[in-house]
Formats: sequence, C-alpha cells, structure tokens
Amino acid sequence: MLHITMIGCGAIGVGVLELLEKDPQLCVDYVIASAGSEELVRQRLASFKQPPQVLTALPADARPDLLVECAGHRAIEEHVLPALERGIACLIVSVGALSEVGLVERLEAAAERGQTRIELLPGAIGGIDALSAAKVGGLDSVNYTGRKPARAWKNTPAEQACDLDSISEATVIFQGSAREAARLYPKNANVAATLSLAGLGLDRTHVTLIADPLSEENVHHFEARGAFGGFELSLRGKPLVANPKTSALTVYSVVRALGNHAHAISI
Ligand SMILES: NC(=O)C1=CN([C@@H]2O[C@H](COP(=O)(O)OP(=O)(O)OC[C@H]3O[C@@H](n4cnc5c(N)ncnc54)[C@H](OP(=O)(O)O)[C@@H]3O)[C@@H](O)[C@H]2O)C=CC1
Ligand SMILES: O=C([O-])CC(=O)C(=O)O
Repeated sequence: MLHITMIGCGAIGVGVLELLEKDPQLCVDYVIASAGSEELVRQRLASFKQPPQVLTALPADARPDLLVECAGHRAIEEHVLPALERGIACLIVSVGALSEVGLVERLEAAAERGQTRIELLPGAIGGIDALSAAKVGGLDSVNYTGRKPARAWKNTPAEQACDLDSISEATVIFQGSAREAARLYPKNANVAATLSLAGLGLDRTHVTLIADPLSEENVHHFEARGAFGGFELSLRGKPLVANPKTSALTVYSVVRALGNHAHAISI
C-alpha cells in the first residue's frame, strides 16, 4: 500500500479523496490544511469512512511515500520545498506556480539534495506526453486558447477587460505570452504553464484567454508544430461545482498519477 500526504483539501482535494476511498492500494494518512482552516477541513471529511488526520504541517517523523500538492502557489513554498529536502517525492498540481522566476530551479535543487523526484501533473489538459516527445525533435510553435464561462473569470483582471455580467458573446480577455498570462491570471494559468514546460517555454508559448457567457465548459485548445509534424487538441472540461475555475479532469489526473505509482501497470 502507498502512503500519501495531501496538501490542500479544496475542490480538487475532496474530489481526489472521494475517489481514493475505493482504492485499497492507496491510503491518504495526512491532509495538510492552512493554519486556521483545520476544523473546516475536518468537517469536509466528516462523512469519510476513514478520514485522514488533518494537520497544518507534516510531522517531523512522518515519511510518506508521496506528497501530493492540491493547494496553490503558497503551499509549494511552505510544504513542497521542505518535503523534497527531506527526500519525499512530490506531485504538483499547481503547475502555474512554476512560472515564478527561479522556482523551477529551486525545486530541482531541493529534489537533488533530497535525492528524490518531482512530478508535474497534466491536470486539466491532455497530450502532454506527445508535446514533450515532440520537443525532443524540435518544436516551432505552440499556441494555446483557454475558453471558460464568464463566471470563471470573476476576481481576475478580466473584470477590467470587460463587464463579465453583461457580455453576450465570447470575448478575448488576454493575448500574449504564457509568462504574462501566468502573471495576470495565476489561478487560471496552470494549463498555459504546463504546455510551456512541456513545450517551448513561457516566452514562446502564445496564449489567448476567452470569457464565453455561452459556454458551460472549460475549453482548452492547443496546436503544436515542429519537426515531428503537427497536432491539435481540444479538451472540453466540465467545471467542478465546488470551483468553476477548475475542471473535473484535474481530479482524475491526480487519481491516475497516484494509481500509477501504486499499481503493477501504469498508463
Ligand atoms: N494543473 C491544472 O491543470 C490545474 C491546477 N489547479 C490548481 O490546483 C490548486 C487547487 O485547486 P482547487 O482545489 O480547485 O482550489 P480550492 O481553492 O478549491 O482549494 C485549494 C485548497 O488549498 C488550501 N490551501 C491553500 N494554500 C495552502 C497551504 N499553504 N497549505 C495548506 N492548504 C492550503 C486552501 O485552503 P484555505 O482557503 O483555507 O487557505 C483550499 O482549501 C490551485 O492552485 C489551482 O490553481 C486547478 C485546476 C487545474
Ligand atoms: O481548467 C482548469 O481546470 C484550470 C485552468 O484552466 C488552468 O488553470 O489553466
């Protein structure tokens, strides 16, 4: 059995824990919550048959097989970097955080010192295997368009680009590099950052973001060209009720990755 610590227990975390209850080969022993949110998280987990222990930091003597981050940028600083130094392998879902200058290098250095590994999860997007394989032969261009319902852009700079409550048609709210998209839309930049890390990097990955009042889905579309030829992928993700910014596929991506570590065959 694989022993797991999960950082963050919001929309993704709860969804993952619900699915993991059915897998006897995976056991989440600890959930790490923000200071002051422990009781709220315990309540969220009250209906679980065997709820994990809720803490605000990994105990000094704990040695999970894997730590999975489902929390956000701050949690990478607070929990992932120290865990790597302790030799604990980490899975990261908040890939957008890695667009912060120097963070990738700090994660690599911490993992090297701890003689362990970091896995960046595909989350809401697919085709990352093909894109990173295509990079080996050389990529010429990667263009990404993220289209989400208008409500998914609330509390972001999109509110200055248009009136999200009254737009009646799809409206482009951002065009530019993945680096700039990640700076302006950190909570909606995970897919752009993942495509950049797998492909051409933050400065050469072109991003268009669209608020679409007629859409009920988070649509991620990208086209890649290079020595391998070309491909395009359009993924129509159903948003989670608990967080419309997040696609349900992200939950399944975490469960798949954890299962791949525990099961005899990984795919
Ligand atoms: N790779 C991908 O494709 C995708 C990645 N994501 C990313 O995944 C992350 C989680 O998303 P989602 O579950 O929808 O978000 P939610 O806001 O629903 O949940 C995040 C949870 O993490 C907790 N949290 C935040 N910081 C910390 C911390 N330092 N230590 C412990 N817990 C913390 C929050 O608690 P509190 O509010 O009490 O601080 C909250 O309960 C986000 O960073 C999001 O950007 C999301 C979708 C797709
Ligand atoms: O669709 C999602 O789940 C999240 C998303 O767009 C992103 O963070 O890039």
